[in-house]
Amino acid sequence: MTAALRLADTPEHRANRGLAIHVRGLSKSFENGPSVIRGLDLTIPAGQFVAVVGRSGCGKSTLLRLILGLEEPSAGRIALNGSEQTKRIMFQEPRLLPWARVADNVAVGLSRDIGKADRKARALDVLREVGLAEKAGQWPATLSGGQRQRVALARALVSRPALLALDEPLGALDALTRIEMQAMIERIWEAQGFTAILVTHDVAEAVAMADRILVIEEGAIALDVDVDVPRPRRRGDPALAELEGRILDRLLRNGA
Ligand SMILES: Nc1ncnc2c1ncn2[C@@H]1O[C@H](COP(=O)(O)OP(=O)(O)OP(=O)(O)O)[C@@H](O)[C@H]1O
Repeated sequence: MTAALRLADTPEHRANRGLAIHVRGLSKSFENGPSVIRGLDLTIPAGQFVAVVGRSGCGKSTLLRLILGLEEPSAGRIALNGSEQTKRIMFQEPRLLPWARVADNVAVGLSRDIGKADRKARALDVLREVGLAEKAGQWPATLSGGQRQRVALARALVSRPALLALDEPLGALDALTRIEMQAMIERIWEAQGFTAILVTHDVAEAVAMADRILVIEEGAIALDVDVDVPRPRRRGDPALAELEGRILDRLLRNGA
């Protein structure tokens, strides 16, 4: 394993690697429409794993895109602080290039300044991390849906981002693959120390993976809860189930 992917899971490592995020008075509206994000304040410490849940259309993806700089705020401020500034996002669909082999798809996540041999070595390293080293030379069309999402994860991680945004990345997977990938993402996050923001519709996934859960209602934070359950977490842990129930109650009440 290279130094780049060395396991180093101390809290200091996390604080040094991740981006801290400070959001103040953030608002966003699209072309004379109503505000999608409304005066939102949020601080995320470096290395924290935050899950964002909320009803469809409440503004989760818009918030993520604003934090990544993919959308301009209508008002307010977003500051990202950290020694490294690389940000990456992973979506529900893998969005692979069908004409490029798996390793080349992964290397797309690297800066163009990096030479060919180094690109290949880094792509192989991260493919090993996601358990797909033996597929490096294959075409995306020959992979299963879960394997394609692992390639997408490898592409997001190959540049060693300080912030990883996950926009419902496991939503299209079967239940078992989904649980396996949750564990894989959690393990890599623990090892690498980036800040993670996960948008998900699955409240059980949010409580299983995150340090903290934000419930968004109408573009503002309606609930902000810490998940005080040590890792590794056990599925079916009563404390997780209780928290999941509390969050679901809140979401259902809001829709009534
Ligand atoms: N580029 C855009 N132009 C106009 N309206 C937009 C744009 N992007 C998002 N919106 C609107 O902003 C609102 C919030 O959208 P967003 O995608 O952030 O919601 P979400 O909570 O992520 O929803 P879902 O859970 O269904 O993915 C929606 O009403 C949507 O129609």
